[in-house]
Amino acid sequence: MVLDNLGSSLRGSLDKLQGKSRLDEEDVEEIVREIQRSLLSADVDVNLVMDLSSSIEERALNEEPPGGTSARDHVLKIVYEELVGLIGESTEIPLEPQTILLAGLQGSGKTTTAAKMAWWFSTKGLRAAVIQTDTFRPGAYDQAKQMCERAEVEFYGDPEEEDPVKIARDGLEATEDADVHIVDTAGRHALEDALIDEIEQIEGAVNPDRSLLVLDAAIGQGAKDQARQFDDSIGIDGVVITKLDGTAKGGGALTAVNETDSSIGFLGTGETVQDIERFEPNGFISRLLGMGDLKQLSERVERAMAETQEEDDDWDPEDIMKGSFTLKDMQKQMEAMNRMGPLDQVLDMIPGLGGGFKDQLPDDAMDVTQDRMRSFDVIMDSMTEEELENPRTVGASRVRRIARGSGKDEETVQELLEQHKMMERTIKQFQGMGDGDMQRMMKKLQNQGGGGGGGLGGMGPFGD
Ligand SMILES: Nc1nc2c(ncn2[C@@H]2O[C@H](COP(=O)(O)OP(=O)(O)OP(=O)(O)O)[C@@H](O)[C@H]2O)c(=O)[nH]1
Repeated sequence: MVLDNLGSSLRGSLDKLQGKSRLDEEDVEEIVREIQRSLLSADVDVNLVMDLSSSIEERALNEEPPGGTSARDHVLKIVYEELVGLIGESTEIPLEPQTILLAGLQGSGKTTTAAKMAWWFSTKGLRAAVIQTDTFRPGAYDQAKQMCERAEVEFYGDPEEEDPVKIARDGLEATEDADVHIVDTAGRHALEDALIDEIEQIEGAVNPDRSLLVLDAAIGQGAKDQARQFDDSIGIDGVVITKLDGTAKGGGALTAVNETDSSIGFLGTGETVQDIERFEPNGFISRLLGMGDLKQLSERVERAMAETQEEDDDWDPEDIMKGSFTLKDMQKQMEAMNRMGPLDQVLDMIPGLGGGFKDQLPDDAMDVTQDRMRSFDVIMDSMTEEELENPRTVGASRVRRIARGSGKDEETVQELLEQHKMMERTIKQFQGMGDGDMQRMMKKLQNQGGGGGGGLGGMGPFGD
């Protein structure tokens, strides 16, 4: 995740302020040093780092904390506001017919992003089409076509045609019934004149409503020049940061945002078409600082639950809140958890537990938990329908049989049963909340603050 180091090192320094009501110069210096160190190691431009840290320092020393605010909360608020200020608002992407041009170097993720964005617009009820003008990279046409098929969006390309400008024009015509046109362009290793010429001509031909620069999160200082040149030639309205699932950096992308005086539109968090998030500065920074991101979390939960339910008409997550919680429910909930994406990303979004909690886990804790979920799944597959519906009837001899049948040991089967009991207890606390509204459940979790087990127990099968 972008600036992950900033999140964890900052939380370390902030935790040292616990219990203090006033900040002294030394505290502020330490925090500012941490911020500088993390931002520089995440490849944020040095001038930007200096500007940011001096305004944090100045505000922390001179602003009077509102009555009753602890020193820690006061600094956290200032850092939060300054970071939100640096990153700015999210790029405006209205939900209306429009043409969007994607620019960027080779391999930055343009083609993938085009299909992801088209999918995103289609989930908002707009008909989206991708126009592939990359005649430079062999394979770009097939890749884009396949991804658009997966995203179930319209696609236009012409592998026989060599002139990208003609493809762009023909593509707009061929997909004129679509509401949103996303024009993918070719990339090159470096910013050659030919690339700039080509993209300027395409820009002239399609007259986009906005042009977005697609940047790999791992890009370093090179982002600055790239952003400058693309901005000079076609005008950059926003940045898409891709491959956030694979890097702890991302500072180069922030530098590009600053350089083009633009903002971030979308984040790419994986290789499949659904791995795209609309950028929301407040939630993003909150997540970074370990304050959680409720909105993203509840959106993910809702999507995952809906997908799991789509596959099995008989299962309705709302029933859990009304009646009994069976092993079958637990299995479905685990399926939904898997759909929510990597566990560490999900943890980052849970307020109070977020990053701070994650930092305390051993490095391999996530793997262990994922492995455990997989084992539980295999075990549940070898249980009978009756056992799944009434786990309390499973005694020692059945445990032995299930262990043999699933190839797992008896201890793991016992663990699964214990886990189920614990989740059942947690779910009981939420029952009677009415319609099982996720938001309210989340609020309850939030109020439990960094209280580990109980909250996670409610979220999924990995609570202890
Ligand atoms: N893990 C991960 N991989 C990504 C993401 N976005 C793109 N990729 C991968 O990055 C590689 C390059 O992506 P493309 O979409 O082909 O990049 P491009 O900018 O169109 O490349 P050119 O056509 O050569 O200019 C592919 O293997 C993608 O699967 C992301 O958010 N996460």
